[in-house]
Amino acid sequence: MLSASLIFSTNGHQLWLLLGAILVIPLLTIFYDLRRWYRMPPGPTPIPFVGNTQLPKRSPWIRFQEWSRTYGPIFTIWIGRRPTIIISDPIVAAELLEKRSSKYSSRPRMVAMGEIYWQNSSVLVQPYGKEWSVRRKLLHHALTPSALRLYKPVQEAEASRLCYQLLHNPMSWEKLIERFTSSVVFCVSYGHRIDSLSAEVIRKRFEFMHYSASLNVPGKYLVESFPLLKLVPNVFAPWKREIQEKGQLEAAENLKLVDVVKKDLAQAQSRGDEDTVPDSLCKLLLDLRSKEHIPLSDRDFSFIPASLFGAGSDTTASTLCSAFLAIVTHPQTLSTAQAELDAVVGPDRTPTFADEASLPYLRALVKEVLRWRPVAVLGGTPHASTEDDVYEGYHIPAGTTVLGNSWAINLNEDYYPKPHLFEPLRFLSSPKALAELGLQPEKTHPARAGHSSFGWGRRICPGADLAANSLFVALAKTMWGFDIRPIEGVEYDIFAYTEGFNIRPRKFECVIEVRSEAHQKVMVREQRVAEGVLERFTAFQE
Ligand code: HEM
Repeated sequence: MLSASLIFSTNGHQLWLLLGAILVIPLLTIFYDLRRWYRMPPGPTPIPFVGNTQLPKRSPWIRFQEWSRTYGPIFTIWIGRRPTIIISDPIVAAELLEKRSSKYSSRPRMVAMGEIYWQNSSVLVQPYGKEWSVRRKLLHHALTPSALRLYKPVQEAEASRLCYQLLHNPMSWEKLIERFTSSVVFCVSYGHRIDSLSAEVIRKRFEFMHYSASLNVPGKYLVESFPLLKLVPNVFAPWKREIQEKGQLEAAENLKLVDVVKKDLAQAQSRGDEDTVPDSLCKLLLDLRSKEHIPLSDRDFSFIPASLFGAGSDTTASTLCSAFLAIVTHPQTLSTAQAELDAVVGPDRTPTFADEASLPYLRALVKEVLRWRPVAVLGGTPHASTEDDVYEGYHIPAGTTVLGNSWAINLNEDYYPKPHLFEPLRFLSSPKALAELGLQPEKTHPARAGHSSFGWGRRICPGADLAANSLFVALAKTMWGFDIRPIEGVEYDIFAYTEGFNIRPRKFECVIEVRSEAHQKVMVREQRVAEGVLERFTAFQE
């Protein structure tokens, strides 16, 4: 009897404890979260444990820009219990992501894409720390101003090929631009050009790129909310096995590409003419690796040149597509650019990098397109904070995801009046001239470039100058040689853009017509010169 009542009272005690825990833990969590909501920058009201149900499924950058008008230049949204801060003002972005860069340079955990698929090999998603910094330094090694000079002849030659191809196939302008940017990135990464988008190596790159992007869709994988699920053995987690298998395929291809360059070097060495192997990121890194210890496995090493394609080809191509949309919808810009090109370059040759300093309008046009339609519309890969911080009285805890809404930042009327007007003169004119145009800003954008399209602080795009060079030379040569006009009767929508992390104008057609027979002759002649330059960069086969 005594032992039975003891058991009963022990069980009763445990039952009360259990019931208490079931009620108290959620209550304490709600209390804890309410305190966090109260202390963090304001935002749309979330639901406990669920977060914001008002999050837009399409074009979130536009809704976020609207919310910034209600909640201010820095506001918080909640995905489940995880906070994300969204910045809509360039000065706030510079204040946090640049001046306090040591606290805001990490990446949020991306379990499916970063950890399971890439096994933390890609610089893009790596948390801030030693592993990231080793990779980043190696990237810089091959993207210094002196290294960038080595790539300029290739960029000029590829831009000449782009013009030649536009002569014969103007309707396919978007595909031709994609081939141009793919080839530049492959020449820079591996010293091999791309002659066709059907080349196997390119088809695979696009496959990998689309697959990795598909892994990063919020809500798609439970493992993002419960990272411990990644420890579930593969037999019980077929989703994980699939991601890993696809990741192994990409890793194997990355290693093969490094082998191509090793073979190029070995063959050239045996002939005694190593200089014939074009300078590329991969060649520079292999050379460095032969002289000093690089603390990366072969697999991790192979991801460095490979990361350039995903980060640098589509972004540059999409920006060029936006430039074409801007030219078609703002015809005055083409005539002003052509007047400058005609005066500086003349009719007997196409522009080159040597003309850049004398083409201020063209340079301003490149800046304006980056500002007008930032391809990495939500600032590219998100940042994450690694320490608690306080900004303007608001608490920002360690582990907060931070997005710079480049759409809201670059199109902020305080800095860019009439923000959707494509007007390169913004970057050229005196305050008086800007006032006459009605474009005098209230505030000055803090970045030297005048826009935030390449991101911020320690994570700023390492390929920014390479990309700007590609944009300059491609636009200078095409605008020198062609009239790019709207098709009569067609209405163009400057807001019709694709969805996703990187945006591009939805497909549109336009007239691309050579300016004269004389221009055509020059472009045909320069194509032959370009073929000579690119001969050493043997093409990847279809
Ligand atoms: C118009 C073209 C481009 C745009 C608009 C662009 C934009 C960006 C942005 C916004 C970021 C994120 C920055 C941040 O987190 O604050 C980024 C990162 C990056 N970009 Fe670019 N990019 C372009 C071209 C390129 C090119 C040509 C390359 C390589 C040659 C490149 C390589 C990278 C890499 C490796 C990262 C990751 C850096 C890191 O996480 O440390 N990008 N880019």
